[in-house]
Amino acid sequence: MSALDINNLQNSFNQALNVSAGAVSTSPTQSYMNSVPARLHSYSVSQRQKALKPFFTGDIKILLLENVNQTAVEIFTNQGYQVEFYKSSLPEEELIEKIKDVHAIGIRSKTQLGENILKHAKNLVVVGCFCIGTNQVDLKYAASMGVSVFNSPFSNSRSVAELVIAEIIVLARQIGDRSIELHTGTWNKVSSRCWEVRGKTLGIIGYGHIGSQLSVLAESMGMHVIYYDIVTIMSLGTAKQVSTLDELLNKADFVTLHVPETADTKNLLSAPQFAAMKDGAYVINASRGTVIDIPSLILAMKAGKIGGAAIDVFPHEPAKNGAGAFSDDLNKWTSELVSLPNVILTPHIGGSTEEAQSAIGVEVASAMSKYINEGASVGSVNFPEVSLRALNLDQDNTVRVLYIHKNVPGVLKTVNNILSNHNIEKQFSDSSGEIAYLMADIADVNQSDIKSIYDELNKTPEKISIRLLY
Ligand SMILES: NC(=O)c1ccc[n+]([C@@H]2O[C@H](COP(=O)([O-])OP(=O)(O)OC[C@H]3O[C@@H](n4cnc5c(N)ncnc54)[C@H](O)[C@@H]3O)[C@@H](O)[C@H]2O)c1
Ligand SMILES: O=C(O)[C@H](O)COP(=O)(O)O
Repeated sequence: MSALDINNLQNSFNQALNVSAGAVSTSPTQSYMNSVPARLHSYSVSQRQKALKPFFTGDIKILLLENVNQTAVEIFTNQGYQVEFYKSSLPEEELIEKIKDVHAIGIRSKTQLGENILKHAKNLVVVGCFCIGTNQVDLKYAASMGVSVFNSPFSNSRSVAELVIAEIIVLARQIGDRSIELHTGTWNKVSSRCWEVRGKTLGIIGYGHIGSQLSVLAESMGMHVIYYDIVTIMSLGTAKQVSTLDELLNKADFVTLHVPETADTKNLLSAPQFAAMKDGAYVINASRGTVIDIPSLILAMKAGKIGGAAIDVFPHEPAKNGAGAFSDDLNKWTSELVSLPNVILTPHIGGSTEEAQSAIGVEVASAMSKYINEGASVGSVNFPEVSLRALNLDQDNTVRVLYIHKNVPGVLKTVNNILSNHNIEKQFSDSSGEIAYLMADIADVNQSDIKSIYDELNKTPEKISIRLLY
């Protein structure tokens, strides 16, 4: 068995471990450490590290924030890594202290990893976003440090699409208001401005994983679907792509947003867009809080232009669960928004289902482990995608070189000169923007060679980070 084969490693450690989802306590933080480190060991050196230091998988420290799913905790502990687990995100100061030391960090949508935080990371190799969105991480800066970022591109798409389907019906029938009224003892049986969704038009902005899935579900309820996207995308079912946002706004009874947070999507729906919508149209946002200008939405609702809204994401979201968290301190317009009729507010739960979270935990933790153990960057969102088949450590004196460098001419020639005294068994190199990544397996390498290969590679001015796995 290759000691770098994650599945095999997991199998062997499963027997040695006694970690299960049920082992997690409700205390705010929990540390997990497998007492049996994996055979894998490496030199890991980057510009940011002061010293060359060998480590075993038992030395790898992983910080998990925001209640990342227990499937991920199990995968990491099975690898022998040390896992520190928090249910919420951390205040900035605390995050800076924690990130200084760790090799990997797992977050969800709340934790902001900008340059101000990342620059303190001395040993960081990989970031895992246990969600779809990666806007919370400065991807370019992370790449410039040699830090690869992974996410889960579609494991929660279905959960979001189902939430939106529910919200379409809840808005059309004013179910939220009727429920609140009856909770407080008021019987208010009305049919005025309550509608079936059959035959109505759903306008989807952003026809990616979520938007297209939603399209199929909406059509199965008899809705007509139109969509607007910046790229031309083949429609599913009988949905029709429209060529301008205005056309969608003019035609749709329900407008729902499924775009990423980018400079172009900031306030994508603001006063002019609400004015362009049909009278009484409904607005749904389960994408990112910056995509709708909420004060303009409030004005449009007060004017009777918009018939209802469902909002799952907010420009400023609280760091943890608890009463009073959704306050005017975070978002100045909160009290106005909550006092409007037919407004559904949910605490960013679009992707929060057991199915989605468990699948995301497995997907992202597996990608991170593969990157730590083998250097495989397939699926990375900020890195060239490089992979070689698992390194066979049963074969004596084979070393895997992971060399991340600036994408400038002449580097491969220099590196291959350094490696040229050894048999290069396999090699793969790719680049993406300013970053390039070379992976090579070299044979016939003894212990002293490892040190000298490292020293030579470390002298190359283009290097960003180096790891040698053996
Ligand atoms: N509420 C939640 O819990 C939750 C869960 C998952 C995802 N999300 C958010 O939903 C977003 C969409 O997810 P997805 O998986 O469908 O992403 P995706 O990348 O598959 O699709 C996004 C689509 O938006 C399009 N797009 C980008 N900019 C646009 C613009 N200016 N105008 C129109 N279209 C534009 C893209 O071309 C793409 O087709 C994510 O980026 C994330 O922020 C929220
Ligand atoms: O980007 C995502 O996948 C969603 O916004 C969900 O984020 P969460 O994992 O923080 O709920």
